[in-house]
Amino acid sequence: AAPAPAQRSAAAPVAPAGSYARLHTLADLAAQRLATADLVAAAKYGTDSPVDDPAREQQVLDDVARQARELGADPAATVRIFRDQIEANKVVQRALHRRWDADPSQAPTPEERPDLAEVREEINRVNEELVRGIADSPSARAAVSCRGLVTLGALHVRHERQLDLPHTVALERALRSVCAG
Ligand SMILES: O=C(O)C(=O)C[C@]1(C(=O)O)C=C[C@@H](O)C=C1
Repeated sequence: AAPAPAQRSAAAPVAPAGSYARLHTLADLAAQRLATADLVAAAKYGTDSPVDDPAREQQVLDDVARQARELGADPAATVRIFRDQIEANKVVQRALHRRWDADPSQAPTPEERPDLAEVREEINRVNEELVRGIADSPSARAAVSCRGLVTLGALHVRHERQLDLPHTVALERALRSVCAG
């Protein structure tokens, strides 16, 4: 006789088709956002601008919450995921500042210093894509398989983008609360 269909609990939904692709996209966008940390670190190095800028963080969180609402997505989940993106960005910035303090020959020169306002425009562009990725993935993020698929996605992104150790560690930090619940 055919086995009885497995009972599926509502609290542990099964991932719908396409979940891996959506979560891989989130991991890739998180890595794209982390790539901007190198530019931010260079923009701030040797200046009075500290790595932590709480006013800018609040602006980012307010913007993404508004964008999430406009898309009919969950603003609280979006803000939670973005808090992690910001913490991860600081992990990379601090690692680079430590590296440049230890070996000034690797540090960007003042002439090479990127403009922070321009870097933030690039961050804003990635933020918008990431908000859309979050809005497009509620079932994938709520599924029991989410954690495993996010880990797999991050592993692929690490290889696709040839991430170094600080960016790999930061990517893990960035993806900490992607899975809902
Ligand atoms: O825009 C900056 O100044 C950044 O350092 C980037 C960023 C972010 O990830 O959005 C990270 C840390 C700051 O506290 C504010 C924002």
